[in-house]
Amino acid sequence: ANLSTNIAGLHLPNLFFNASGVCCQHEHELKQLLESDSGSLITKSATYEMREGNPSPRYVPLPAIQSSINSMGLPNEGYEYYLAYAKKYDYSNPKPLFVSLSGLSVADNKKMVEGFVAANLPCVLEINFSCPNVPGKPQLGYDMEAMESALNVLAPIIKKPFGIKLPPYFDIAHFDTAAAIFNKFDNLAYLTCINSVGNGLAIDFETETALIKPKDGFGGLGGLMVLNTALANVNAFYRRCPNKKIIGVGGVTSGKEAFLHVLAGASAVQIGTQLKEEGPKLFSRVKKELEDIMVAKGYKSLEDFRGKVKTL
Ligand SMILES: O=C(O)c1[nH]c(=O)[nH]c(=O)c1Cl
Repeated sequence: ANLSTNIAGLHLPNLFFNASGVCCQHEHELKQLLESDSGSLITKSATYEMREGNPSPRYVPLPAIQSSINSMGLPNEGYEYYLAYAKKYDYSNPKPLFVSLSGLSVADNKKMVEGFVAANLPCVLEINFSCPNVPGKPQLGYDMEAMESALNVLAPIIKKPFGIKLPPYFDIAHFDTAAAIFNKFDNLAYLTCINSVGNGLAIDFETETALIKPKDGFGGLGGLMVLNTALANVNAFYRRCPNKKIIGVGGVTSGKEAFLHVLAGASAVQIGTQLKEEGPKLFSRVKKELEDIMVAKGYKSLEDFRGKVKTL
């Protein structure tokens, strides 16, 4: 079974890679991804300046439901660290490099994008419109006008194919409005759906206390509990944006959920919570699981079933 795929004009030997934020803030973590069976890798969302992020505990797994809650607060080494990494990356490696940028303002995103464009590197830029955990900063992904004006600034500067990381939407009218905006930008080559489901609250039954420290315990939800919201967002934009690819993320713990993401329309699949809990060896497991599913169902490539979810 062939698990290869193409995003933004680049070939991925297999469709799996990390969700931005997991196993990708420091070079030694990115090296682990390079040595793993992933098909690609993406860096932790960068801000213009280095950030410590929110106080801990700021990530807590919810093992009973194979999920997690986080309010990391965009800890990262600052965009110049990731620009330096992208400059020395060996692009003869079969794994293409994706770089995530999450400026705290459009001006910051513009400065970071200009830095990468000036370096003229083969890596793919992904603009994070959906971080739910910076206190006092409403996320761009839920402000349609702000999202469009940010794309009007950034798309022409980037010129090459790029992607955006989106929050989950829960209203058909929002799918329609957002897709109409995205379809205005030809070099917006792909959409990554979904970021964590924002501002959930996990409470410990025994101690009667919130599990994470920042924001009174409010944080982004990830893992199996968001699978069906993720599948809906992948399929909603797959149907509405025929000229764009969709990267599916949310709830992938095994080959089975990856299969469902491709059925919903995903061209690639990212893994966050399960990768955080299991480590990069996960990629060889889920690859094998998806291959076995495809053999059992008689599919030879992802194209044989991508987007082919049936309706009643
Ligand atoms: O708190 C974070 O760093 C964070 N956490 C998330 O769940 N999604 C994001 O995009 C980011 Cl930037």
